[in-house]
Amino acid sequence: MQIAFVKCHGSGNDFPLVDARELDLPEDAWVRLARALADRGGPVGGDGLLLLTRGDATHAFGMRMFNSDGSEAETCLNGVRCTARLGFERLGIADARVLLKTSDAEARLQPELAPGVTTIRTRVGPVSTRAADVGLRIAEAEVIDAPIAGLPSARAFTAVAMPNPHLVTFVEQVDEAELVALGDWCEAAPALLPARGNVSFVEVRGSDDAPALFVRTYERGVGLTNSCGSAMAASTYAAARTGRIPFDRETRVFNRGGMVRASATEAAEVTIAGNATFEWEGRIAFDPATGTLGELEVVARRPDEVAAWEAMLAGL
Ligand SMILES: N[C@@H](CCC[C@H](N)C(=O)O)C(=O)O
Repeated sequence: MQIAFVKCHGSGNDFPLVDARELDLPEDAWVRLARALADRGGPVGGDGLLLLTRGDATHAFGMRMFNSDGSEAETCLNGVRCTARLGFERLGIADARVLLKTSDAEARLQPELAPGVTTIRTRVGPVSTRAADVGLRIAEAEVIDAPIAGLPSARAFTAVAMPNPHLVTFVEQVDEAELVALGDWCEAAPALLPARGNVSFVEVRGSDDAPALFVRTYERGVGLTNSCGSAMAASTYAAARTGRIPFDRETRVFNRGGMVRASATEAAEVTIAGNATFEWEGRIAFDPATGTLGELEVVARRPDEVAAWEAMLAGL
């Protein structure tokens, strides 16, 4: 079969995005497609696979997201922006509730962050800090700015379910080697965290008047990425919940891939506005039984969008 897709990114978190509303494949075939298309050594590559899926009575469309290891995540907030953009374009709308695996998100087209940068705002929540929702097997009901017994780190963490699982710690300066070691430990599905987790080290930057965060994330099922939207949202909520930034204050959240604007409410809702950049469109033969890919055909390139994003990055 032929798979048509858009190669897109949100804050440098990049994905092949497939309009799967009319594609019915067995579950294991989606896993094979994610592994094949997101393989960095293959013809496409990405941090995972996004599917635009059918909606229901209250959702115009939905999204499924598979990590590059083939595991399916509950959400992907950089991915929701890209998927919502495709849904908006296909349906001729500018806002929607997006159905996710176990939750949903509001998405709306926004004024551009920078000239030529398509921008989508998403709102999710209430997010949960119940340790059980984060998948932590501990006696405490929640972890807010506290060490986690059994984790090989003495740092203080805040555990947040977006609803995908996030462990956030605030640091003076991100130590990537330390982050990777801890992320790898979580990837082994330890008894403490059997469903694994996304781990973020966060620097508080900016000023009281203009708060800013820098987030570096080791993603479950992927490894270090340029950016993770649900991690930026979890970090924003954790920073507000622990008094590092005010609630309801728009905060610039930087990462290796770019920047989004985010805020969190006391009622645990988180809003993120960021880019949804379409870089090129392609088509590739895929054998659902074996996961084998054929030759890649690039059908359209979007140099203007790529340039607009690069200009925005240069101005940060
Ligand atoms: N990059 C994503 C999150 C993708 C899923 C994550 N790795 C998980 O398994 O929970 C984002 O932008 O939120």
